[in-house]
Amino acid sequence: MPVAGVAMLERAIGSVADALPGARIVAVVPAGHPGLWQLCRTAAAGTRHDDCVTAGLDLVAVAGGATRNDSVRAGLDAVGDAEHVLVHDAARCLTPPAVFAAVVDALAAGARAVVPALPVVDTIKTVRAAPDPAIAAEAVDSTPARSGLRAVQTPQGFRRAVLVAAQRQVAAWPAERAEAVTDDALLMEMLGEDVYLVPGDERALKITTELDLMLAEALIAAGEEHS
Ligand SMILES: C[C@](O)(CO)[C@H](O)COP(=O)(O)O
Repeated sequence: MPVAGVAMLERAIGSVADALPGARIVAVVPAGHPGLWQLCRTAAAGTRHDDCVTAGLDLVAVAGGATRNDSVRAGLDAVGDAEHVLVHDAARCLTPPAVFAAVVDALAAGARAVVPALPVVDTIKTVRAAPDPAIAAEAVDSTPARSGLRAVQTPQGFRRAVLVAAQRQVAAWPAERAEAVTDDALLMEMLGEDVYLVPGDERALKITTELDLMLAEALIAAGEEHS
């Protein structure tokens, strides 16, 4: 998906390279998407756009799997023996360097799991099935206190050995249980690890809807990306 004319994945790779110069980047891409593989080869060789520069990166591309966890495992197999690893969504391609730095700093301070987070502005409800079958709508089950809720983003940082061990366990789980793991931090929580929060950034939005895309392109037009 292009964002203001540059592929989202390429922007994400560029932002990681800017934030973490010299870091090994593993791009996990769908096996049957030759365009993305070519994009990774080009990024590894070095590319230049007006607003997105990469220059000969330590970048490898590996094939993703059927689920998020399968893809994370495929990426982990290619990261080498680094002490720490960051798992990032290409869809958060406008994540500013300060967010990467905050995650890396917390890992360096000894945290084993770190995620960027923002307070939520909406009141959030949990839901249950419709109590009256005549009304075709879910019903509210409960309302967690908003002050205790955070929306988490990526990059999510981990001591590599801990994430590898956790992902090995998930590989043995039934599909339904594994699919409920929508981020790696949740995996850490399930395993009793402390997950530390550092400040996220609204520009690290996960570009998912048409409206997100419009917002991302407006941020780029305003020169707000990667600042
Ligand atoms: C990891 C994440 O970005 C945290 O908010 C989110 O859970 C990713 O969800 P996706 O469904 O894999 O895009």
